[in-house]
Amino acid sequence: MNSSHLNISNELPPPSGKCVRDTSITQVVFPCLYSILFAVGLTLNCLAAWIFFRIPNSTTFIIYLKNVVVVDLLMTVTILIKTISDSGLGSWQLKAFVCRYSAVVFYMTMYISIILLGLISVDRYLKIAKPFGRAFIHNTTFGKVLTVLIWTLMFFITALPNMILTNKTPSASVKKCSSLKGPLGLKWHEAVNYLCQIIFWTVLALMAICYTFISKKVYESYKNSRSNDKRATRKTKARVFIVVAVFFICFAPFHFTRVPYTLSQTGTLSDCRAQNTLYMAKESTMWLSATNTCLDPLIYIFLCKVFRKMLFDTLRLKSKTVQTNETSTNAEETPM
Ligand SMILES: Nc1ncnc2c1ncn2[C@@H]1O[C@H](COP(=O)(O)OP(=O)(O)O)[C@@H](O)[C@H]1O
Repeated sequence: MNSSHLNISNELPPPSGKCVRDTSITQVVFPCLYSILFAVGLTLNCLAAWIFFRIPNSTTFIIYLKNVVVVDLLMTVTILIKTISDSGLGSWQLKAFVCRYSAVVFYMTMYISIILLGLISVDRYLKIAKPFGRAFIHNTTFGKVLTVLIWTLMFFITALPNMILTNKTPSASVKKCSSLKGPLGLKWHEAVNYLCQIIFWTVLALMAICYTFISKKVYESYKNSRSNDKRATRKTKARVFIVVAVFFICFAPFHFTRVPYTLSQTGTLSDCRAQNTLYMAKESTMWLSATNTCLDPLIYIFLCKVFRKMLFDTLRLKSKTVQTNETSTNAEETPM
């Protein structure tokens, strides 16, 4: 791609020999797609937050789901900022703000989401296998400590250093976040991306183990109940795999493109056309990751009985308002 064709905005000419980022598509298509995500995500997550606010923290499962709602709301805010910045409606200072803070928070929330989906899978496994009895699931202190630890570690390892090390003075032509980083900033950015790859693949492996076991259980119960209640069993089976489906749709494509893209940012890959192709691939798969804010509510509806009940009550599918004392522990979750 000829770099002169790529300099489509009102920017200063690029330094010779540098690859100019092609934003002709990302500037138009993605802001539209992100706007839809923002509107849907904000509505769904505000409703989910309002419902979860009234559900007590009686199991680790509920604690994980509440964390997912907070993470999704935070991601939704960063989506709005990215939309304004990418569309060119904001100033170049906004692009610098995105590079320094908002994009970093987006990634942090994405990986907290990934870890939480892993924890939810393990939680479902423990609920079915009961290797430590039922008490483990109700050990809410464990759930709270674990989630605080995850937020703290992710903030101090991935987010804060990337914010601090995006320390070059931005110019009006800032298009690439990597151009705002010095050598140490780029190294940290690269290291964080490898760490995040490890997080993704570890959670994937964990989910594979958990759902292999869950599948076996579901198949056994399906065989046992073949003559009685086929439809109910099939429905339960479908519910279990909603977590896997959300995880794959949202996060798998991004992680296939992220490593080569990071290499292109750190200068290992110098071909300009390849760099722009990878940028497009990264932006497209990143949008898929952001759809997580809209797909997570499906997990609440499919797997959390008390949430489902309160939602339907709220939507007036039932005339009676749910009483707070109905949120007793034995009604909190669907079996799987
Ligand atoms: N996994 C991550 N965790 C935290 N911050 C990240 C992660 N990946 C990238 N970042 C930071 O987010 C900002 C935007 O990164 P990136 O999307 O790679 O840049 P660009 O918008 O130029 O393609 C940068 O400051 C970068 O260091």
